[in-house]
Amino acid sequence: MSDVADIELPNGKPTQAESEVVLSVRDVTVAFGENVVLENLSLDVRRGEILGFVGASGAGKSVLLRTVLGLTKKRSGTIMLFGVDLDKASEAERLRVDMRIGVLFQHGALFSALTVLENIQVPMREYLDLPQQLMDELALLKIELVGLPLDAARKFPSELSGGMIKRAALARALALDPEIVFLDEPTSGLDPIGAAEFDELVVKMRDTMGLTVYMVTHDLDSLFSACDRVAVLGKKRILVQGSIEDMLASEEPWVKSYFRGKRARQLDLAARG
Ligand SMILES: Nc1ncnc2c1ncn2[C@@H]1O[C@H](COP(=O)(O)OP(=O)(O)OP(=O)(O)O)[C@@H](O)[C@H]1O
Repeated sequence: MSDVADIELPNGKPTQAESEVVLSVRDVTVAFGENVVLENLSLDVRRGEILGFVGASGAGKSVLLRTVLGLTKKRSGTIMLFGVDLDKASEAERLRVDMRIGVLFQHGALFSALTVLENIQVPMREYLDLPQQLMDELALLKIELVGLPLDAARKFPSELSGGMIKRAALARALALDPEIVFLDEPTSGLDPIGAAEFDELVVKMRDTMGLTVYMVTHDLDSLFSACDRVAVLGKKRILVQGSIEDMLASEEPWVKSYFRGKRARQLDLAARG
């Protein structure tokens, strides 16, 4: 499966081995008291790819995401973002890294007392010193970018549908024009049409802006239609990583039952036309 890294692609795209590693996780161990959740886990995310991150419930997907974002402490190992070792980074370096990443937490996590426009401006206020009018213009551009109607700007989260909340949360994650976005189950709670539209939007962002996407998901549709590569978390580490074809060929029991279940077979057939 890791052989994929050395294959020369016929379409002139850089091979995976050549493309830049944006996020590097090396031998990371995270534990809560006696409960070791991740043990010597290693994973790379390369520029411009959409990585789907899956694993059984409780396997530690959120713990890894929170560790990468510096919200949960690791016991050992190294995490590098854009080549910066986060343990050794100065405050100024850490700030520069933070400005290059965007996060969409599960359930959207918008501030309910703020309008969509104000929500999108939260990271701008935190990291930039811009005049209000410019922030308004920038936030409206983000609203347009994620396919929301402009009148959504003045609405509060409670006035939006689930799909609109996800888009607004994505607009906020994109507020600082990040190079990588971390999406935690972005299509959960959406109907299949809304979920497919969201996946299309993410692919469009990658194609037009060169965005790198790290997507925690349980959504097989997303894995089949949007993700370039899949990493499977299990037994406290990355069990398998590779393309959907690699997942379909894997004999690892959890991967086999997940990717070769009835629903997955239907999606595979549909993808093959
Ligand atoms: N702050 C914490 N303190 C103690 N244990 C924790 C903490 N956060 C997570 N855990 C434990 O870490 C393990 C992994 O949890 P995590 O939420 O990362 O799973 P997950 O793979 O994201 O699951 P799901 O798919 O259901 O969201 C669980 O056993 C959980 O109880």
